[in-house]
Amino acid sequence: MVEKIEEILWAEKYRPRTLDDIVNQKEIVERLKKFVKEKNMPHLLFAGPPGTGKTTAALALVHDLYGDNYEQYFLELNASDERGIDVIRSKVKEFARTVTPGNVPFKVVLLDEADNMTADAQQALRRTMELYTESTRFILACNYLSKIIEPIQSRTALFRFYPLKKEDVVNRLLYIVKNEKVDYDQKALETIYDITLGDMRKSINILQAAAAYGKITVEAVYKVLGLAQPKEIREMVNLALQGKFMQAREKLRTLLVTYGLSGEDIIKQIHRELTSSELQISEELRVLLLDYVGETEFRIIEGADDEIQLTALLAKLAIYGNKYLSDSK
Ligand SMILES: Nc1ncnc2c1ncn2[C@@H]1O[C@H](COP(=O)(O)OP(=O)(O)OP(=O)(O)O)[C@@H](O)[C@H]1O
Repeated sequence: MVEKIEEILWAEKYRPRTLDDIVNQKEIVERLKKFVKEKNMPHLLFAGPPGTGKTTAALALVHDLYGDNYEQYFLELNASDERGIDVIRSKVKEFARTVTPGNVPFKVVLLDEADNMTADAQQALRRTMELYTESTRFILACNYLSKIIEPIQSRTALFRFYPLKKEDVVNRLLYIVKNEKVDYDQKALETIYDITLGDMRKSINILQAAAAYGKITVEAVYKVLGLAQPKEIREMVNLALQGKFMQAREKLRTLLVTYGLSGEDIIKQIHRELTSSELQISEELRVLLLDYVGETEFRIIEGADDEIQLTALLAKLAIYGNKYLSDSK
């Protein structure tokens, strides 16, 4: 039997089905519940970063309004997939003609990524919304509110979605790993939040990919992302700065060979380390080294050999690090 997508992808499998299941976003959930109770609502505008529950909230709302068979009263369109406003208009027209549910006087259209539409297309959309307002309510979802034209903003009730808090994300991940009976380290779940900063979809996707390593550890999380653990990059940089060039080079080889990281990944992380306020070096040395990092990155992108370029950079770190650090003693 072919598995359904919601059985394969945890982000789908664990998508809350009802408003009560939604994690946090309390104010939003309360307002939406009122619409369900009154069986009435205006057009809605959901704005906020990816993976914070906009689509989920729209689906849970229609589920609670119409029950398990909500699908016949619900049309989901993606503004960036569908070819232009004409397709949207004709699909909405067709949908508006279908039967309305007995106990709720309207059906719902969810238009995802509405901020990808041009201003002209949004004007046309606004007319379509007005034309079918008798039988249909629109929920527009977007990442950037500023890209939605004023006439649409003023005709919709705005719901702002914010990134989920660390505690909410970690608890949700915990719930999933327990349910899936996978081994995990608590620190790994926290690391996932530190990387995704409240994007629940991304958090769950990383969790699932890391689980494929048998146990969800910090190391597995970094592997999934194709990133070395910051600690290893930091160690390499510090060894080089102390003039321990051969040891730093050994670390570099481990990152390239064992981790299978690309030169581009490594140079980006070296950049992060050298700009971090945790690294205690003088401004002068920092500026000098970052200049070399820029040059190395450029050469790597242009196709020069990763290992040779990064080794040359470590040599610069060793030469100048040693000089500046001993000068300051
Ligand atoms: N508040 C939440 N509670 C529980 N799970 C959530 C929540 N928000 C998001 N998720 C999880 O993340 C997945 C993605 O969420 P959703 O599709 O709602 O994001 P979105 O805000 O619509 O993102 P995009 O802007 O990328 O479309 C869901 O399938 C669900 O598993």
